[in-house]
Amino acid sequence: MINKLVANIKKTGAPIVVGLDPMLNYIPKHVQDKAFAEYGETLEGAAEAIWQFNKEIVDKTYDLIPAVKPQIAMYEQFGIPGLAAFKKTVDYCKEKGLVVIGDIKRGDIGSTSAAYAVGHVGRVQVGSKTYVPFDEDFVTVNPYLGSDGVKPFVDVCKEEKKGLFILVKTSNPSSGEFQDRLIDGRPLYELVGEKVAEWGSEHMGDEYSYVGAVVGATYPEMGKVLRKVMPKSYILVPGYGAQGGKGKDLVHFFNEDGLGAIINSSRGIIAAYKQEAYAKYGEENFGDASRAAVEDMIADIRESLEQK
Ligand SMILES: O=C(O)c1cc(=O)[nH]c(=O)n1[C@@H]1O[C@H](COP(=O)(O)O)[C@@H](O)[C@H]1O
Repeated sequence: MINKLVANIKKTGAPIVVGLDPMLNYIPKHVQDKAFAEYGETLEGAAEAIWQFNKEIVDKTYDLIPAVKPQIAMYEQFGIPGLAAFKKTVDYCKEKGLVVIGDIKRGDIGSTSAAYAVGHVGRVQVGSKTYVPFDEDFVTVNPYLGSDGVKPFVDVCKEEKKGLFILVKTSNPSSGEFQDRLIDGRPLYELVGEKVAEWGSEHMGDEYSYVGAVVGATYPEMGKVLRKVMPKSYILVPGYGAQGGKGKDLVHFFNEDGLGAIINSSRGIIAAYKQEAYAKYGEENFGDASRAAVEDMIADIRESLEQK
């Protein structure tokens, strides 16, 4: 899957990922009204609204982008119907040729991590039958329980040729509270970055490893250091747009080959129609606003890389 991700990035020339994080209040009224008319103001109605919203955004952007990142929390909040909309979104995006990064941020004791890995990137045995439950291409993993919480994910991904993005330095304001703590004079996130490089060296694709990292766009100086600590790991960089990250902050997340990083924007793309810059499209044409926001994001990153 890392080879497909790299190929898709080369094909589109767009090292970006659209975050499918559908909150109900981003969904235009006409989409909600239609879903509620069919299913009532129920969890099913909400799930239908987020599915229709996602579908329109994917239809309007899939030719420009290599990958999407549905954040499972946004679906889980609507219970079982929400999870069904998550799965429908995963399958639809794959049909469209997109790489799907399931943002699930799991990580637990070994046996529990193994079950998470099987459910999201592996296959499960039921009697004589085998199923691929969620079937994302990559998932995000929280490594802060230690190696035995990560290894089951690596093992399943090796078998299935799927990939991981492991949280190293997160984009949120409090991420330094624990992740920046010094151990023998070195920040914890750097030590985690070294482990990512080690896990990744055991699971290489053609150019890059199947084991990538997450480093927030909001910490560009740390990104510069981590780029060198994990030269063969793709870095998923969230925090562009809504959290304040800009193209010029991101150049050092990339390697000299122009590859090695993929920048996520969720609200900045899916709720573009609510921003002044794209208001001219109107709520009815929210998909066109998202497409314009994707084009602008690609241009911003390209220009920044050219000026590097
Ligand atoms: O793993 C992630 O994707 C992630 C890690 C991180 O450090 N910060 C972060 O914002 N994210 C996710 O990236 C997305 C960011 O959304 P926007 O701020 O709307 O672009 C959300 O789905 C977050 O859960």
